[in-house]
Amino acid sequence: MSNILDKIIADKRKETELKKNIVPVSQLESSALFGRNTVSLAYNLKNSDTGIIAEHKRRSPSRSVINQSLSVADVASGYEKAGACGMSVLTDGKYFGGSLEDLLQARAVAKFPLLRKEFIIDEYQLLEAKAHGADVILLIAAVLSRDEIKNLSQLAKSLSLDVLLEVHNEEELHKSLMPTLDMLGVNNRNLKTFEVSIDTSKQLSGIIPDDFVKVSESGISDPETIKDLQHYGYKGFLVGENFMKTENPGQSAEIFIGKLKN
Ligand SMILES: O=P(O)(O)OC[C@@H](O)[C@@H](O)c1c[nH]c2ccccc12
Repeated sequence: MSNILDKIIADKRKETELKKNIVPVSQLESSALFGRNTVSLAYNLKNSDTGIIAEHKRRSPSRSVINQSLSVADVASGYEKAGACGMSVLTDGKYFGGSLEDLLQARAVAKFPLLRKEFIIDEYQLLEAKAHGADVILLIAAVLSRDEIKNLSQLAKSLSLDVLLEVHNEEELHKSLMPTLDMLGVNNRNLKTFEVSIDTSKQLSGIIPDDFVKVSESGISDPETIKDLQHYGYKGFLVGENFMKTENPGQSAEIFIGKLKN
């Protein structure tokens, strides 16, 4: 039976092959941002007491429209001013309403680390990420083999990009551990069923080696949840909808981060 994740990946493979013909690798490599010195999200998280990675997400398959009316540049400036450690920018168009242009616009106004939030299945997408100002890439264990994770993370490191590897269960975690990963993210949302449970982060925390910065992703809407997850060793917290569903995501992030400091 085919689930939503299978559909997204099948579309992504087609899309990536088409894009290779439109924008050749040589063009990506000669872009102004390609040589930019990146900043490390893992470093920021390690040295933060709050650890918020704030996301820009217009819509999603699980919630349809979240917020279509904001400028990504305003959201990026707001998140940076709020004291977020970095920002996640959804670049998938078909399912999340994002684009690489969003990444460029965020980069134009913000200095903090930007994560290209994408379904990465091909090295070409890493070159795209670098050429559009990303500092960090996401790799999703559910859709990649161990060899693919190895090749993609090695290339990312050679481009000075941080790597966030996302898992949802023990099997994905065991298959993925390798030294080219910087951060281990536990997605509380099952991408196949959309069910969300913070317990997923708690259950997997004990088996993530300490060499990796632990990140808890999705379904976080309360500062108390973060204070709880900090006891399980988490240093990073990816928050999207809770900020994006408000009129002023930057201000919402600022209030949220303020509560974490108390
Ligand atoms: O909006 P939320 O529930 O706070 O979740 C943010 C982020 O974790 C989620 O968007 C996400 C986590 N992993 C992904 C992989 C692909 C697309 C999206 C995601």
